[in-house]
Amino acid sequence: MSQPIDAFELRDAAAAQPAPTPAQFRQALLRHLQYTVGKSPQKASLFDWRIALSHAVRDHAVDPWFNATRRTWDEDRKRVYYLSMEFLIGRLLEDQAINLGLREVVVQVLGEFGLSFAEVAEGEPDAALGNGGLGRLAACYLESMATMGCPAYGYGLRYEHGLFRQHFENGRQIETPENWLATDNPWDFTRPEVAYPVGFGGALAEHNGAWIWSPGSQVLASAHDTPVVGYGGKWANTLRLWAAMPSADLFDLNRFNAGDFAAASEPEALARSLSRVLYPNDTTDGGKELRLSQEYFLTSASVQDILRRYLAAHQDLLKLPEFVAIQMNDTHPAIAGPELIRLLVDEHGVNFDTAVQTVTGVLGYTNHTLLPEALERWSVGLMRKVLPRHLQIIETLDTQFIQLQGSAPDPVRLVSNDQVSMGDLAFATSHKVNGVSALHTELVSKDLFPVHNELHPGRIVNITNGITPRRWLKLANPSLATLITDTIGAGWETDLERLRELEPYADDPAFRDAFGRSKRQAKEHFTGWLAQEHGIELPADALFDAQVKRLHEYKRQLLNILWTIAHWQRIKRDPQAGWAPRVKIFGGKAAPSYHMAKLIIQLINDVANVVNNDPETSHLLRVAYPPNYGVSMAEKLIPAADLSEQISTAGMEASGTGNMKFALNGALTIGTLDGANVEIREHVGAENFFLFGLTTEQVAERRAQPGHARTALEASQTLRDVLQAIAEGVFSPDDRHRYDGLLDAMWNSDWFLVASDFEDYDRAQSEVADCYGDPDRWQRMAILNVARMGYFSSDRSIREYMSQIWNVESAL
Ligand SMILES: [N-]=[N+]=N[C@]1([C@H](N)O)O[C@H](CO)[C@@H](O)[C@H](O)[C@H]1O
Repeated sequence: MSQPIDAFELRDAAAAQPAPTPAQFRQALLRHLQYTVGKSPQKASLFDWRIALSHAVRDHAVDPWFNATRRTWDEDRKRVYYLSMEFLIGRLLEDQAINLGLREVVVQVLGEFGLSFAEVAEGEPDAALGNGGLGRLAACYLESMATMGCPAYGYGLRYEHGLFRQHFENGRQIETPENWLATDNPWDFTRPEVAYPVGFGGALAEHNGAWIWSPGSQVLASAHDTPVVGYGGKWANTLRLWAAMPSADLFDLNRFNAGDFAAASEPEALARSLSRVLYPNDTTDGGKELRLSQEYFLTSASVQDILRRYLAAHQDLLKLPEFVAIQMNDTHPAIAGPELIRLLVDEHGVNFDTAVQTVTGVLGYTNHTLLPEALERWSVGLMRKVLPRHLQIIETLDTQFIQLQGSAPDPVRLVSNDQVSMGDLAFATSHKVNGVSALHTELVSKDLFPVHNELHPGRIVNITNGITPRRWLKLANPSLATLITDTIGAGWETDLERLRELEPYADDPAFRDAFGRSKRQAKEHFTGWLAQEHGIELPADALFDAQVKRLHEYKRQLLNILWTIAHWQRIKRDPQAGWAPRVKIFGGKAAPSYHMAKLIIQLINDVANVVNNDPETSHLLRVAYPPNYGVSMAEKLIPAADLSEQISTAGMEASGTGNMKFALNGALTIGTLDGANVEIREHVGAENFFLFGLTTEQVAERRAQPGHARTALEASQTLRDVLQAIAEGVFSPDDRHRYDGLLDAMWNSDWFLVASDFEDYDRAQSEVADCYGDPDRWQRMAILNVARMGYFSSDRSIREYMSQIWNVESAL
């Protein structure tokens, strides 16, 4: 195999290129339009301009990319490898232009052709290679690692189809395939020379005390690279996505010539299915064989690539932990432990125990959820069928783990009830395990891994999630970003704690006005887009109350829509009571097989249908549910919000990251003491946060009380009136019994304690209304939220990973 990309001679990229003048950039743009896209300015479509512009911007990413790659080699620096089944990237054009300091010159040059950057950039499909928070976190972390000069690779799968597209038919969610690769992807550098065979199934044989695995089938993993440029363009890392290719030409020409076209390409199709589509489950485990095969495909290709790069510069495999840190984004790549042990033992002759020690020194594992249904457990039968050698290794690790527990009567097992627990495996093969918020990490230690924690004190650390301020403020909210820079100067983009300098301005009426104007601008930008894209008209002067996240019962979109019905009923009872106009905005997809989540989506749309067409109330209350929520819609919606709904049942949302994005953009939060809400409230001040609901401990107590749902309902006339209206078919006149199942669950189980928290939520919502009625007070609280969100930068999170888990220095 030829010398891979990162070893060949580089044009002297060390000298950072000065930003191009408008004339130089104009020339580069026209050169790409003509020679890369093959169009003249007169004939060019918006698509042509976008591709040409992307190449002109991309050109400026290559030098810092080459420079970073060479310096890492030359200085033999330790590298971080972030393994994730998901990278929810979104669009890259504007993000890369900002990080390369090119946004202004792009806006000017496009203007010379009568084009706006926004209209050109709007055509880029989202790279929706993720489900929700976990995938977006991975994308924010890659951008922060590059900004921090942390030598790193992201490893993922190049799904042909990302997260499904969502649209509604009669209020019901309909899924259609997402097709981001239908047109040219200018950010993709194809690397055919970087390809690895990945084996599946087959048999094991013992030979001279060593185990030989002969896979039954093999697929080729072929690399596609995307540069990840840090803010300021001083460093760039690589996102390497693997595409599945048939290892040999499996196309059956004879069958084809015999007219059996489908059969002819079947073997090939099977190979390609490994990177065909993203599994659409967020915090639930599908447990399908293809999913396990996808996870192993990602992990094996990445680990082989990591070892190849290491051995190109080092001989001693036992020194791997000094030069390699692998972070497993949840248990999805947890097979990395057994895979690395297999390669060290079977292919490099390292002793088993030494291999385990070495591998543990390399691996870190991040847990993102406590939900039992999300903890991956693969059946022993399936593991034996797909990965027989790995199962052997896991069983040996299981035996060692039992021994470690000494005479414990009921030792924790990696393999039990005929299942392999990927969480326990990941913990046992990692030197550090982290939760994603302070509360979550506490629960991970106490409830999820108590025995592991006792056996390995100090292995569990907390690293609270973060978000990149480049995409989620500088890009998404240019008017607020400009106001901040005009007020405290530049630099906050890479030192977000500097936002604290805004605090005094909370008492400055002129600044409050300017702040209010930037929020108004963001609202008009969002409502303009919403009207044009979805035909939904919203009054920009209303209170924008938003809940946008995946649909899941623990996130309690149901609590939100039940309160909305109560609010509508109140307005109808007393329309002249001086209600503040409010818009309820929902956004989010349900996993296609998640029936109750899809029913809640239908209820929201059914309620919207009635409320929005009610002449008595539609000027005071609107419900909007634009379909297909994702990264690009979030960038428009979040800056426009006044109120951020973070209302999960306490103890169930590991962190949340939307909560951080809203607060950073000046929305006030109504929320429970769950996940990172706890820390947001600590940082912004309890007086600037609308808290309600049971705590994690109280949730456990309430669930233990039989009939708690009925008790809570009998204590709330308001909620009973709401459920009565639903039961009468007010929102589903054509199908009165549509919500019977949902109502029955409310009265008889209510596991997510919607009824128990309803009255307190209602109280908090009236505090919101009172506060919103006093604009100075509201603006003051909003400014203090922005000023105190510095801690939630993903740069801070990455700094903690670098020092507490990866032991890596910045190269900048
Ligand atoms: N899987 N998973 N977990 C999550 C999210 N659903 O993706 O990871 C996110 C990223 O850590 C968390 O913010 C969120 O609370 C948690 O539920």
